[in-house]
Order: sequence, then C-alpha cells, then structure tokens
Amino acid sequence: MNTEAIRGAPSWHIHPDAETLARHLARAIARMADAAIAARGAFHLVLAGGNTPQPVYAALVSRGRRWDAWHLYHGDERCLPPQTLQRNSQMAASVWLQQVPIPRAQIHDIPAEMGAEAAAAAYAAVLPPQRFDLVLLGIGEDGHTASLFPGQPWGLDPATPAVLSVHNAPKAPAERVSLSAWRLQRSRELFFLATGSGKRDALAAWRRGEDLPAARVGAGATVWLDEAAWPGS
Ligand SMILES: O=C1O[C@H](COP(=O)(O)O)[C@@H](O)[C@H](O)[C@H]1O
Repeated sequence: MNTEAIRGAPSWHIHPDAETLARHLARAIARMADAAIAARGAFHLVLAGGNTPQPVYAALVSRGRRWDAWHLYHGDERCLPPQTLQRNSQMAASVWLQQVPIPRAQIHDIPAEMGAEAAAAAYAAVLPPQRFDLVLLGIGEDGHTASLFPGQPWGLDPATPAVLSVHNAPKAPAERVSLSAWRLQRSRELFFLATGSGKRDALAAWRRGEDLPAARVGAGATVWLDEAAWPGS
C-alpha cells in the first residue's frame, strides 16, 4: 500500500481473539521488516501506545530478525516522568525492547518529560525525512488515535508541524505529544489494532463515516481487530 492508497477505504482483518491476532500481526510485521531491510537496509516503524499492542510486542520478541536494522519511533507519548509505566515508551521497553538487541540509538523515545511544547519541537528533529515503513496505531473508545482527540487539532495539513503538543486531552494525562495526522500518514503501510468489546462503538462510528481522528488518519489503512471489537456490517 502506498501513501495514495491510504486515502481510500480501510480493510478489516478480523481474527477470532486477541491472542490469534497478536500472533498473525507479529508475523506480518516481522515479514515487512525483512522485506524493508532487504530492499532498503532499514525498517522504520512507528509504535502504537496504550494496552492493546502489548501482546503483539511480546510476540515480536521471538519473531524479529536483523534487529540491528530496526529504527523505532512512537506515535504519541504521555507527559510523565521517564520510568513511569503509563509512558508508551516504558510499556514497549518492558514487554519487548529490553529483550532484543536493537541499538539504543535507534529507539527514538519522545522526551515528553520536557513538557509537551519542548518535547514536540525536539522530536520533530528526530523524525526521518523519508516515509515510515509501517505505522501502528490504536483507537480509543472516543475514536482518538495516537494523542489526536476529537475536538482538538489533528494536524491534517502538511503545512502544520509534524509533531503536536497536546493540552487538555480528555484521557489522562492531559499533557501529551503526538505525531500529526499528516506525518502518521506518510508511511508505506498503516495498521490499526483494536481488540475487545470496548472498541466496538468507536469502530461502528468509523464505519458509519463519522469524522473521527482514527477515521481521518486511517482512511485506506488495514484494521486488525478481533471478533469482540467487530461492530458488524
Ligand atoms: O492514550 C492512548 O490511547 C490509545 C488507545 O489505547 P488502548 O489502551 O485503548 O489500546 C493508544 O493507541 C495511544 O497510543 C495512547 O497513548
């Protein structure tokens, strides 16, 4: 899928349960990494935060190869002290990254402890000039994705900053940092993950065509979900 295709309708990949989904998705990511490394010598991956991706990240520990060529970024971060478990970087480190030999200099955490404004400015300088190979995203119960929330700026226009400072987020913590919608879309592939019945209403709203951050960013993406999250046709 290229950036142009990302403007079309999403495709829905429904798996029986979260465990099966995690296994299949980890295998798909590992294959994409192999292909990117064979073609371009590197794999640039943006990580989703929150709880949903944890089983996928855990499954990647035994799936990935050529860790030396992986380059990791975060789609968003919460403005909390660095070692806090609620930080997306800390979650990824504890279930996955501490167990694999990705060079530390290639794991690009968002310095959200600096505060939203300073961290957004600093992170913009860290992002690669080219498209990402794969962006992973979650979806919140309100249809937010990364830290782009309904009723707040999403950064759809490429003239706006690639990284946004987020204030007054409706989900704690209120202060966050997020890649903008246009920068998230600058990717060869875009995968959403959604598991559990708590995601059903948000996915139903997406399918009805409501103007939600996830729907805007994810037009043309692949949505990996389990049966519990599937809102039906
Ligand atoms: O706050 C956030 O929420 C979404 C969804 O999180 P989940 O725990 O429901 O999976 C997540 O994708 C985002 O990265 C995170 O910061």
